[in-house]
Amino acid sequence: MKTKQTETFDKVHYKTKNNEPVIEITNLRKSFNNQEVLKDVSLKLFDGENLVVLGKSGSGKSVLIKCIVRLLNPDGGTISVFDENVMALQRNELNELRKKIGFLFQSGALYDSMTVKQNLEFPLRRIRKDLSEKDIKEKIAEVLENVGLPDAQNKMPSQLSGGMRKRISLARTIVVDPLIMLYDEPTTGLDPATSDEISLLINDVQTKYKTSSIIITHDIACARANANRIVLLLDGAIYKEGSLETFEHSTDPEIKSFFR
Ligand SMILES: Nc1ncnc2c1ncn2[C@@H]1O[C@H](COP(=O)(O)OP(=O)(O)OP(=O)(O)O)[C@@H](O)[C@H]1O
Repeated sequence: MKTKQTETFDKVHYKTKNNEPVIEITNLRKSFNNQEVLKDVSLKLFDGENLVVLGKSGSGKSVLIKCIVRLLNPDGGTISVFDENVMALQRNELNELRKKIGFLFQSGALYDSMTVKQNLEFPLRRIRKDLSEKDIKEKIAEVLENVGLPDAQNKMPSQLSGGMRKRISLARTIVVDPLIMLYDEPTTGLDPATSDEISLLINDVQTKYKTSSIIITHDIACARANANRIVLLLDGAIYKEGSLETFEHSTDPEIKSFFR
């Protein structure tokens, strides 16, 4: 039986009106030594949408999402998240903002010495200090149910397959009720069937938890399963933006190279 998702006061408070961006990036620049990775990136993530960022390996997709949460400091441009200027935030303000943003990185590493339950309790106790022990228990049961692994609480990560580990990583990210999800290559390293399962699960989770998401991928099946809108990052800037359909039917060789 599916348990009901508990709304947090944050979710209500930070919800924007339709068609207002929850993330707005303008003229973002980031270089490493003499390598200009992001030259001039502007994009918006709207409330409730799944934005897929396509780009070749090394095009700066990970750098882009790391800049959003200031895991990397941009060289120029502006980034605003929920109308806050990310560049201007003090350390404690940045920490508060990061609590509202879930990251699922490529590695999605779980703590090997902890059970699944302990892996999920860890961020919950750190971020959701408002929850009682009963709430924590319920939340863990709910999120495991929602990623399709209701009986995994007492398992160790070493007892899980790659696909199951990815599901638990997703559960650990979503358990604290983030408002925005940033997925970095969520299906990399998985076999095609498991990739497809994870792609569908992301869509499911997005619908249930009503997050706005940026999904970085070069997995077209993942883009097909999730994209409300796609942008293609090329040569350090957004080269094209459009619907999945527009991309699928494009004759542009740069776009076609992804949709072969
Ligand atoms: N901390 C860093 N220091 C120096 N160079 C970096 C750093 N992070 C990224 N880069 C460089 O920036 C470029 C873009 O890297 P990034 O990881 O964003 O690519 P990507 O598009 O996510 O690629 P992939 O799809 O292979 O993950 C690469 O050339 C990378 O070597």
